[in-house]
Amino acid sequence: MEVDKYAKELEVAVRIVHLACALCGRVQDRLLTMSSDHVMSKDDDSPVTVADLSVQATISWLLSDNFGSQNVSIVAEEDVETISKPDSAGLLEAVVNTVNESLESASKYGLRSPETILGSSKVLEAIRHCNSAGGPTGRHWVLDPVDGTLGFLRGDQYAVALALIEDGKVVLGVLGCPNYPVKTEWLNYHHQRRQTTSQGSSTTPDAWGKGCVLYARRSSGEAWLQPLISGDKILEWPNCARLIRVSSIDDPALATRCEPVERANSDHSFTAGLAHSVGLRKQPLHVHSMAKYAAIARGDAEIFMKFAKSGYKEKIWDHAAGVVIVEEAGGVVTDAGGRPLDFSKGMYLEGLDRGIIVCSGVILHEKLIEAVYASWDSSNL
Ligand SMILES: Nc1ncnc2c1ncn2[C@@H]1O[C@H](COP(=O)(O)OS(=O)(=O)O)[C@@H](OP(=O)(O)O)[C@H]1O
Ligand SMILES: [Mg+2]
Ligand SMILES: [Mg+2]
Ligand SMILES: [Mg+2]
Repeated sequence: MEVDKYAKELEVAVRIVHLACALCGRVQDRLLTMSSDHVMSKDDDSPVTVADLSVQATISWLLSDNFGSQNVSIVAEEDVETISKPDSAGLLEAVVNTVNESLESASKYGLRSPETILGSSKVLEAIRHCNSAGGPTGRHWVLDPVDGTLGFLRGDQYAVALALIEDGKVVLGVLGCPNYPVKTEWLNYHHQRRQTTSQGSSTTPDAWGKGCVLYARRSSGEAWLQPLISGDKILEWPNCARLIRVSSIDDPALATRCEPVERANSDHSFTAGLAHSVGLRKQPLHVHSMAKYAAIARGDAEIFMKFAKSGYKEKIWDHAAGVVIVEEAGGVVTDAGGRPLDFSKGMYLEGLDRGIIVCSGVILHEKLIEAVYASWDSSNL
């Protein structure tokens, strides 16, 4: 790959994700202090908030501003269905205000603000613009505006995930984790809750300390971490970015695994069985969102497994950014059959074999794949 290929795309994407993380931080603060800040249920009963919709609109506007609206294809999670319902006027107003408030601060991130305030039709248009189906050819941005919305609502881990796919391959990924904690074990939702209440301190993001933005470009062999910028600081490029690398631990007895918090999202007993059979000894970290990929890429954990219920189809925006960052940091990501994830088939990871296995290295990965085969054989006897 040419040295400078995707350099502009990466720089713009990183700046955009920093801005989006600040947006989310403000909304989460309000949510935690003012009880309700426009949380709605989508048709599939999953939650959507002012933050999900505002981030999607803001990022859509900024990508179009930087690369030209006709050139920008975006595959993203949210649509305008919920916000267009008759009882959503308050939500729409909040989203329009949040988008404009964030875009006003764009120069702090080296980005441009709109010349005039965006009205509701422009904001809806920006959300709607993210309706690309992706596919095997051309360039497609892939966006999860708030991944781990449940974690976001609980004042816990969530992520802003932006990736670029070209001809079916993820070529760059940026992952903002605004609540990434100071101590690795605080990634564990239950630990965190105990920690904050026993100390009598608040559960607001500031109490956790260490937000970050991770990014990587395919085939560079490098993954980078920037601290989240806060207060009045201006984002200098590349703003004290440091290289990150996966953990070198390959002894299962010393390895830490993470998995989704919700049992509905991954089969905890199946992964516990795999963990036991390869000799993992440590308690798993239950972490909302793609902060799990961040934990592997930074070397804070060695394994992340997700086995969704059969019939559930994994979406590309839940994995694209995390996969390229982990791989460039030295890790391995495949399905349970050992094959790479296929981002070329539209919005779903079509053909995924059972589940997703993310490891810091090949030794742990091979052991887990073997364990999947063994346990699948025995469960199908
Ligand atoms: N049934 C089911 N099975 C598997 N996965 C599902 C399911 N339902 C939803 N999702 C997707 O899971 C995304 C959240 O994943 P997490 O790892 O953060 O889950 S958890 O909150 O820690 O349990 C979540 O992403 P967000 O909607 O962006 O939060 C969903 O895309
Ligand atoms: Mg998601
Ligand atoms: Mg989401
Ligand atoms: Mg969602």
